[in-house]
Amino acid sequence: MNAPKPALPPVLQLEKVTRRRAGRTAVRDLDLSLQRGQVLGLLGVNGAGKSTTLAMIAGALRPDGGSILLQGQDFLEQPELARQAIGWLPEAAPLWPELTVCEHLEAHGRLRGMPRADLTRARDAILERLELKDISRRLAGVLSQGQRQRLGLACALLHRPALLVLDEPANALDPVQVVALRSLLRELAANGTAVILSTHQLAEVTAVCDRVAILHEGTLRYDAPLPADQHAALEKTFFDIAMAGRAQAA
Ligand SMILES: Nc1ncnc2c1ncn2[C@@H]1O[C@H](COP(=O)(O)OP(=O)(O)OP(=O)(O)O)[C@@H](O)[C@H]1O
Repeated sequence: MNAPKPALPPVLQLEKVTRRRAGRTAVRDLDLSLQRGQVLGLLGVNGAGKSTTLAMIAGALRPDGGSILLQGQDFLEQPELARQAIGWLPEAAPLWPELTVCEHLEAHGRLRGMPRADLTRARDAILERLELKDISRRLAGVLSQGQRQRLGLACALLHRPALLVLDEPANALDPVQVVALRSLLRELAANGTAVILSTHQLAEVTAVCDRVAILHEGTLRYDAPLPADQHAALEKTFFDIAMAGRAQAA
């Protein structure tokens, strides 16, 4: 009889993660884990701690306490692992205005040490997939908001990361691109990529996520699978948490 395969560690595991910002606790004792192929929607009112959480997961902010494991390893001590395994699109895509669309992808691929042939293949595929081919020679400084967002996403995806971290990815996208993004995320998840995305659009979460977490005042208040057709239930859960906080503050 074959021995059972050892279970893979979660792609991402946060334990008791805490971070203070400007003298206040922005994220407190956060426990969260994400498996291959899961798409987790992170919700919360303004200032709830979503961007702070995503920046810590992406390695851009260090937690003050707790641990973050990436594929079972402490990635804070291994920046190379984070570079290979994570793709991050922050709230405003960080672009160099004087580089073209194509040059951005080249620069990202080289930073990640992608072999030349692999980089060329991946660059051409992502230009095609994100409908950036026709503007590949355009400078980033003259792109529209939606085009900037798509280029940021292309840079995050180029090296086929195991974990994709997206902060409000549908911002500035037109309805056609929003639908295309949903289908891209479902396709990535079906191929094993784990995705965590923050958004204010409950419809985005119900359309694309199979799990939802709600942060409120830096604390995780809800974390559960999201069965299909649960928009109304999610809306109620979200407003119960958001308004309970307001009632206490009043
Ligand atoms: N650059 C910063 N310097 C200092 N404090 C910050 C900074 N960015 C965020 N904060 C604080 O950290 C807390 C959490 O903010 P964060 O941006 O993580 O929330 P969010 O849920 O992403 O909000 P939003 O939905 O408005 O983007 C807030 O109290 C905010 O004021």
